[in-house]
Amino acid sequence: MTAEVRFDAVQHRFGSFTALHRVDLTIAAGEFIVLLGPSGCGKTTLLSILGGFLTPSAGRVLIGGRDMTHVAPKDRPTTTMFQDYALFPHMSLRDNVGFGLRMRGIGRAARNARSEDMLDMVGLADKAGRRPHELSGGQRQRVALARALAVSPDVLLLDEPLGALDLKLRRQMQEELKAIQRRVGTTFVHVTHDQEEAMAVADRIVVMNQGRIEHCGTPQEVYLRPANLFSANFMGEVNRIPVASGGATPLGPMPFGQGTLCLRPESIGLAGDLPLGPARLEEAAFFGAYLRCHFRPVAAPGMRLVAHLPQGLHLKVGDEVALFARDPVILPPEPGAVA
Ligand SMILES: Nc1ncnc2c1ncn2[C@@H]1O[C@H](COP(=O)(O)OP(=O)(O)OP(=O)(O)O)[C@@H](O)[C@H]1O
Repeated sequence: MTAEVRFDAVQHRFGSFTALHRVDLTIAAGEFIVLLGPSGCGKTTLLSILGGFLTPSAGRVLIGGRDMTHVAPKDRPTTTMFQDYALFPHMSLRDNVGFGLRMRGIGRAARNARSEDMLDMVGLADKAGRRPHELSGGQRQRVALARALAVSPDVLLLDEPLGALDLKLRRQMQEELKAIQRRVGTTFVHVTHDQEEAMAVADRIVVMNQGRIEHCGTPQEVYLRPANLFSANFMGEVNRIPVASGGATPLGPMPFGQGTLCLRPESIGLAGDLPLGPARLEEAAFFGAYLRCHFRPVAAPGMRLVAHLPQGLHLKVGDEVALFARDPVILPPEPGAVA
């Protein structure tokens, strides 16, 4: 029902192009892991290697401690759920969900009982006799999940499973996916390029870039303590302030070594332990939960700081306020990175 996954020095080349450089990653049994990164970073390649649809150019894949590198997809304890659901239009939901069990020679009565349990789990018990075209997109997605889990895989692979849903439904399905994963305890490996989705569902996020893992950690770790500028930027908006050796910055001296000071918009405010000096409010927009403000520091008018302040502050464009920050992250200089 669940298993540990290990990628051991996995590399993949398509001809002369290296899609995965050298990936070492251990996923605990029962963990919800999200592979996150921009288009082309190698997420699907890594997932395909785990599912057995691609054989890596080098390295090994272990599932539950067993070397699966050269084992065919159908002989692995994995199932894959794709974005397009791939439901059979002419079959009832019960038969769709029971399809994998039928392929394994499970008799009708046991199959139907399992299908109905699975449909119950995804909240569609009363629709077992319906056909896929009678369902909404979100419901079809739930059927695909029920079908993937019906065969009791140790590891479920999800390739952009919510990509076809509108934003509101996506958010709702993320919560359901997470709740179902907790209930079944199966290891989930989920691919997305949406950082909010990653944070909503993951126990740990693997941030990928150009065939490499940039950072792997809990949503809090990758958001609040990014390992590098790529992860900091990819996980959300960040203000970047260059720090020269000796702690010199355009805002005055600061107690940091050379690098880039990264501050999330919600870490900048009118109180905090790191003074940023006076700044002039240039623009403010109401975003419901917060006020999104652009400030020009008096000491560095060429720089712009974005801060999310609590709404209800009576600030006007042109006002000058003393800004402070919390949760500073200082990242070392990187070759080629623009601070
Ligand atoms: N069959 C192939 N032949 C050649 N190059 C490929 C092949 N499949 C993928 N690639 C390349 O390998 C890189 C990684 O592709 P991959 O599909 O893993 O990226 P991804 O992170 O999943 O992107 P997306 O979010 O767009 O699906 C890309 O640069 C892609 O162009």
